Amino acid sequence: MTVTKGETLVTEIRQLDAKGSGQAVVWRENELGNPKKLRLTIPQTLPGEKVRVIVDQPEKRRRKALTEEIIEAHQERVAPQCMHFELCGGCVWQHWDYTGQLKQKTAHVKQAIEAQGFDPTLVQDTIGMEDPWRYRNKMEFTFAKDGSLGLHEAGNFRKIISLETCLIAGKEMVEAAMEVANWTKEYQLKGYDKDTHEGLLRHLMVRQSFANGEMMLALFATESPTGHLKSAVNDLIQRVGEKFPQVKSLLWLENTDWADRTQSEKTHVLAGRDFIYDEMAGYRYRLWFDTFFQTNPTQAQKLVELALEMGQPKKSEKMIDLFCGVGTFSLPFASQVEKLAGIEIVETSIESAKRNAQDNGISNTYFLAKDARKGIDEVLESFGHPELLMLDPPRSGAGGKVMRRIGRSKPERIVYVSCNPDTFATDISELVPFGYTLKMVQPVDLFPHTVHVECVALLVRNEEI
Ligand SMILES: C[S@@+](CC[C@H](N)C(=O)[O-])C[C@H]1O[C@@H](n2cnc3c(N)ncnc32)[C@H](O)[C@@H]1O
Repeated sequence: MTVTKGETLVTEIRQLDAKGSGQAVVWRENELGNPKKLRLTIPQTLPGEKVRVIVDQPEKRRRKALTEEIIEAHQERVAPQCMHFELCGGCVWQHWDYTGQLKQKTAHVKQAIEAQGFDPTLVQDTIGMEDPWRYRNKMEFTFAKDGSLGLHEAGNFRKIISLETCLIAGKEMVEAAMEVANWTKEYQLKGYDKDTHEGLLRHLMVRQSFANGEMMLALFATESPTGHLKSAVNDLIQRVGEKFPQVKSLLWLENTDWADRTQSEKTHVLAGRDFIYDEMAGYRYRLWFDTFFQTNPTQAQKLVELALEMGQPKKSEKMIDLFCGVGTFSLPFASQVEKLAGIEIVETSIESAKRNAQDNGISNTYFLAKDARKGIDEVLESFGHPELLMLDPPRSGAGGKVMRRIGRSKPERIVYVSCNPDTFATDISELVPFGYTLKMVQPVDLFPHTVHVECVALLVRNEEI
């Protein structure tokens, strides 16, 4: 009736699931003796591959099996470069040649929009990276109970793989993280236990500007860096200062909350400032530890350029930037329109967006800390109908209510930047009854070796409606 743990099977990978794992089908008889289809999820495999697998987790909804042998390999299979690939949940597609990954991303976007009735030929080939390694400017590492520092094991949030390298993070960022890991070991500091809620160190966040080199190291801990921790902390400050002069912000963030998030109840600046400077598309930004900023700056710059090219902003026009964050798109657009209103739910991001506009000498922006839905209504009242609107929602998409408000606000052109082709396709289908036509979709790879793909799309309103 079902598969059993430890059972060995030979099967063929039919397709990939949304998390990038291979899917295969095995047939078993049910109680009535009729054949029943069972789906197996097999990570680190590729479509068409013939594999011998061992069933690992038959009880899971996505019954999991592990590969014992690749009997017939996909022609685009390559040897993964990172030593942590087998266990780490970070890069699920390192075993796939980069051009193969890009083709798959384009196919995913095409399927998503076709499923909503749009023409898939509007989707261009995915723009990849020249060098798809060391692209991330921000990493969050986790401390294990014994104090070692690393990354979560795939599918197991309680297991930490001790960090020796990470090939998608900036090199200096990994070196700085290793220094903190050595320091923790020397002082025998304990990591936080998620079950007993005991222990000191929880996470290490490292972010670095690839434009100017400035780095932030932020330690999340359950106690303040005083008392019995004072001498260890002083030593950390000294070593970081000597070995990593590019660290312009060394932070100790108290977090006693049970939720496993990088949040802070109290911030202690151990050295430098509480933010770093970064740059994007010629504009300067201040980034605090909790500021959202694009994590692949090389490709994000291309997103900004594409959005400008598709949006064709004009000096006589009003524009709304919905889900504007700290203003990554708002500032480049603002300098080309009459005025721009940015809407974003996180207040600190809006504070930052205002300051970023000021720092960059931009005075025609109006930033509003509001939920997108309410924000549009408020902006329309004070600002009137925009000629141009851009939106860059989170992975969950903007949702029907926001999209219909956008439709009713009648911008001539809409530029949609998306990090999820499926929610993007559903969202834009809401614009069709308002007379919008999809003109072009350009996928951009911001996350090589993962399943994620970003898109920039243009929709134009038909004149006669
Ligand atoms: C993908 S980020 C884009 C940010 C910005 N465009 C950028 O590139 O830096 C999505 C943003 O939407 C914001 N957000 C999430 N839900 C929201 C909501 N309901 N209303 C307004 N903003 C929201 C998040 O805080 C986040 O800053």
